Amino acid sequence: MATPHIDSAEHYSKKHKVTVVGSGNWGSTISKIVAESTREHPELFEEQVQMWVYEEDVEYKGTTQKLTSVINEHHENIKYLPDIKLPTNLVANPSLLDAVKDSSILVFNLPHQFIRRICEQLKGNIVPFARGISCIKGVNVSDEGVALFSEWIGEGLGIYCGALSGANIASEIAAEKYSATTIAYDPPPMDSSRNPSRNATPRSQTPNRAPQKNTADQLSVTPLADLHHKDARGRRSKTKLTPVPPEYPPLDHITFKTLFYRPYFHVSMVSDVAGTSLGGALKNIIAVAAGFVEGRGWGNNAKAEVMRIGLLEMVQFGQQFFGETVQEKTFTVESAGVADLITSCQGGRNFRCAKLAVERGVSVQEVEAAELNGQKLQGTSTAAEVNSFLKMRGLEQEYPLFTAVHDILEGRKQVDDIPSLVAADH
Ligand SMILES: NC(=O)C1=CN([C@@H]2O[C@H](COP(=O)(O)OP(=O)(O)OC[C@H]3O[C@@H](n4cnc5c(N)ncnc54)[C@H](O)[C@@H]3O)[C@@H](O)[C@H]2O)C=CC1
Ligand SMILES: O=C(CO)COP(=O)(O)O
Repeated sequence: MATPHIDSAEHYSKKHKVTVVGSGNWGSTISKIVAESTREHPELFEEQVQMWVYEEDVEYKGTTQKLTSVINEHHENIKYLPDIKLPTNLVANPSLLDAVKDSSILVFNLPHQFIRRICEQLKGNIVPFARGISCIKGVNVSDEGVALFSEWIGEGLGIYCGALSGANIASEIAAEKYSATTIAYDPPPMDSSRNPSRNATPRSQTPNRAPQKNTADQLSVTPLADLHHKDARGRRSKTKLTPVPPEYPPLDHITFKTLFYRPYFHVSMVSDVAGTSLGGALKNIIAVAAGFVEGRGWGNNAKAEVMRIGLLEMVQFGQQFFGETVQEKTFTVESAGVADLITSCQGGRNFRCAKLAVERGVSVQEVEAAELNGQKLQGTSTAAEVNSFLKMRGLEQEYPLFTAVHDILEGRKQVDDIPSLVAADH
C-alpha cells in the first residue's frame, strides 16, 4: 500500500503487538499474513508477531527436533504448512503465556476442540484492553445453548472479540493465490466513539483510504463512559471492557482491515458477527454431505442440491437462534457465506475426507487419521454438537440435512438415505 491508511494527523506513541494463538494449517497461514502486514505498517503494529505453537517433536533431515525450533530456524512449519516460507519477523513460541504477553491484538486460530483449555490458561494473563479476532470455524454447544466462539472467548477473557471467516482454503492462500475473506467486528462503544466513521468501511473500499471527518452528532452517539457493548445477538453484554488507551491506534475496522489485508487476500469488513461465524461453522456439516454424495458417484446435481438445502438450513439456524442481528445477506453476499460453502464443497478437508470414506467404505474419522497428518476436521464434531443442541429442543426434523449428516456419521443412516431424508415433503 503506497499511501498510509491513517490520517497523517493521527500519530500514536504506542503500537499494537500481535499474537496468533494456533499454528496449524490455517493458523500458520494467517500468521504469515499478519506478519507481512505488521512489517509493512510500523506506524500501527510492532513488527514482530508471536505465534503460539502446540509443541511437538518432528522429524527434520534425519533428526528429531522441536517444531518451534524448526520454524524459528528455517521459517517453515514443516508439519502443518510445508513448502511455504514464513516471514522472519514471525516467532514460534511454545509458551502460551509468554506468546500473549503485552499483546493487544489476539488472533485465535486453532481447531475448536482445543480452545476451552487455552482460554482457561489465558484468563487473567492477557492485556486487559486487548481485542480479539476468532478465525475458528465451529460453534460451542453447552447445556445453556449454542454460542459463537467469538462471544465465548470474549466473555471468558473479558475482552471484545470479532470473527474472521471466508472461502479460505489455507494452502491456496499460503501460496498467495487470490482470495477474499470477511471480518465481522462490531466495535465496543468506547472504541468506535474515538472516531465512528472509521468503522463504516464500505465493501468496495481498500484499507488505505483516508478517514472521513467526524461530525459532532456521530461522536455523541456512544458515550465514552459505556464500558459494555452489544453481543452478537444484539443484547447488552455483561462483559465490562477496558478501553484501548489513547496512546495506541484505535482497534477498529480500518486497523483490522490493515492487519489482515494483502494484495492476494482481500478483506470485507462487516458488523454481523453471528452470521459470519455461523457461516464458517455450519458449512463444514454441509461439506461432509457434499463429500458423501460425491463419494457415492452422484455427480454435480446432487452436490448442488445438498449445498442449496444446506444454505437454507444455515440461514434458518442463524435467524432462529441468533435473532435479528443475523443478516441473510451475510450468507448470500459475503465470502463467509456462500463462497465458503462453495469452496469447502469443492476441495475442503471435510469434503475430501467424507468422499474418501464413502469410496473406501470406512469411517470419516479413519480417513482423517490416515490422511491429514495431524490436521483436524471440524465438520464431524460440529455435526454432533449441532445435533445435540437441536435434539434437546426437539428440532431435528426442521434441519433434515444437518440431522442426516450426523446420523450417517453415527452409522444410523446410509448415504443412500439422503434423498428421502431431505425431501421437502418428508
Ligand atoms: N485449514 C484450512 O484450510 C482452514 C481452517 N479454518 C479453521 O481454522 C481453525 C484452525 O484450523 P487449522 O489451523 O487448519 O488447524 P489444523 O487442522 O491444521 O490442526 C492442527 C493444529 O492443532 C494443534 N493441536 C493438536 N493438539 C492440540 C492440543 N491438545 N491443544 C492445542 N492445539 C493442539 C496442532 O498443533 C496444530 O496446530 C479451524 O477452526 C478450522 O476450521 C478456516 C479456514 C481454512
Ligand atoms: O474452511 C475452510 C475453507 O474456507 C476449510 O475447510 P476444511 O476444514 O473442510 O478444509
